[in-house]
Amino acid sequence: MIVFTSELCDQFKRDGCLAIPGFLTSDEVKEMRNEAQRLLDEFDIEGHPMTTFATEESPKGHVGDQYFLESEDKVRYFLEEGAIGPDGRLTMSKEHAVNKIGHGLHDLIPVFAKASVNDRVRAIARALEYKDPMVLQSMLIFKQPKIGGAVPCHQDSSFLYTDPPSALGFWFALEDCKTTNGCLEFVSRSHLITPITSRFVVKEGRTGTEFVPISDVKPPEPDPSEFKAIEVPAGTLVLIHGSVLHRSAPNLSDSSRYIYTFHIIEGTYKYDERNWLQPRTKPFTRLYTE
Ligand SMILES: O=C(O)CCC(=O)C(=O)O
Ligand SMILES: [Fe+2]
Repeated sequence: MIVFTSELCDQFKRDGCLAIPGFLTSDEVKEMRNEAQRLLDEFDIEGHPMTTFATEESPKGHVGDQYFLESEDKVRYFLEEGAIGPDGRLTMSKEHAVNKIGHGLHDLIPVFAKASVNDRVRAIARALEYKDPMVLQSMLIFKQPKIGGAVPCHQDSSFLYTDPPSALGFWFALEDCKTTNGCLEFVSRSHLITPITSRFVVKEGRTGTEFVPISDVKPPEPDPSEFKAIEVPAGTLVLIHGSVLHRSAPNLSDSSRYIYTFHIIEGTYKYDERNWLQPRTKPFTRLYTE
């Protein structure tokens, strides 16, 4: 079993992103990959609002609609922007059209509950000095061949804001992730010099979402050459600091890129009521006591 040693802990604190190959056993990878495939196979497009997902401020990405805003305790399907034709119908198979499934998998699907709340995850949270971490925003991101979209550069703490910021991403490769199929990319040490200066929030009346500036500070813009690709084999865990700049390119290759991810936040900090994701129907899952 992989141990989160003090060397790995120090490396994560220094760089803001850390890949731990072999974190999942090959049986665990298989089980999670199969479960992801089962969810895709079960997707019933009938009655779906054809909600696409984009983290960019884009009128095309209907991220503000209720299907998205009420997904924190559900298993919901978000589509690739390029998968819907002018007539509003899918231009490809439903399996290929799904960008991601979220955001309550850690609560509702036993395979993902087991992958999110366990002693290996607890050990990492303890080493990083979380006092009462909460698990939230779990998702499967598929990046299907040729259609899997880019994820623009962002910081996770601007989506899951606490005061002070505390988001931490656990990102599991369920397939080999390479530059060619849109692996993660990050700017090493950017979490140390890039404060959270804008936020993704719900508009008044929960009618939609928007990015709003929260500070006049202009953090340094990274040069595109500063992004490092994180090429990893299936079974790797990548830890993502909430303030580190990261992104991923579109998948132009013939290989899919399935990943599972969830986040934790420090439950003893104030969770902002303007965040898009709210514990509307039940409290967040506590990592240490579940
Ligand atoms: O999987 C990706 O390409 C991006 C995921 C991401 O930004 C995250 O998990 O925080
Ligand atoms: Fe992210």
